[in-house]
Amino acid sequence: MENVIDVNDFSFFYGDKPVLEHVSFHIAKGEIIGLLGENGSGKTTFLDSLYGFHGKQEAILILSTNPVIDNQMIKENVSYIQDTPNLLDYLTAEQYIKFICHIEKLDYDNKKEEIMRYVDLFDLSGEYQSKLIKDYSFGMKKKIQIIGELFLHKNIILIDEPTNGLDIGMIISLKKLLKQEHNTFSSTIIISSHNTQFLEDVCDRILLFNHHQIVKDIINDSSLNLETEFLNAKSMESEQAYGQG
Ligand SMILES: Nc1ncnc2c1ncn2[C@@H]1O[C@H](COP(=O)(O)OP(=O)(O)OP(=O)(O)O)[C@@H](O)[C@H]1O
Repeated sequence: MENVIDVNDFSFFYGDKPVLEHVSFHIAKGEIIGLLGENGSGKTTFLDSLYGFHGKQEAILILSTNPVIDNQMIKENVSYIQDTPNLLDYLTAEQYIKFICHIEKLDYDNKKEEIMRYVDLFDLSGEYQSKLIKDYSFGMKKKIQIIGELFLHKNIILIDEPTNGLDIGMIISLKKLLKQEHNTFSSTIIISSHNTQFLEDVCDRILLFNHHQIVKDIINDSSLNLETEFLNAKSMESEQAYGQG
């Protein structure tokens, strides 16, 4: 199957501090991939690199067999839902979504029916047209951020900590929406999360990050228990450290 992401021996440093070292892996079109790892293990840095935040040296994203080194191409093909919603506080959600349509050269009226389905699914109909985003709760902002990217149906969707701030009902809705997006548009989705249940429910594969590297590439089958996988990786790490000491 066609790869949309090819990462070959990728390293990234903040100053002289390594964050990712010699990372290699491949993601096929239409896969849903989870990133799991301890705080500071490099997951966000990795997503940032895929989105081109760290400059052109990371030509690691491949679309139609060409390395993507052009920011415009990234923006056309990739949605990035970052961990903290970065919206426009003095707009209503509707004005914000209209603004996104303007940037993306889409006709809001054509998209409205679909957008309102998302708004209903996320239980925001009461506030969508009337309340300024600055008066939204964190979870409500998160929902608008998710809607503002998903209705664009880009080829690749990067999501950092999607469940932060969402209540259980909204987490269930989000799972449904991501699966629907994947089934309808064959989207490739990469999700970084500490919520192991969410990753088990949604992902085909999970990449386990530790000590600047991907230490395990785990296929999600019915026997998967991510907590156990994580603890096994930790205990192997302790044994190796003990062996070296
Ligand atoms: N702008 C920055 N300047 C310097 N160091 C940074 C910067 N951003 C992140 N780091 C460092 O890079 C490392 C990886 O951070 P990153 O945010 O990628 O981890 P993460 O796996 O996403 O963590 P978490 O699970 O806590 O979100 C950490 O040691 C962090 O302190």
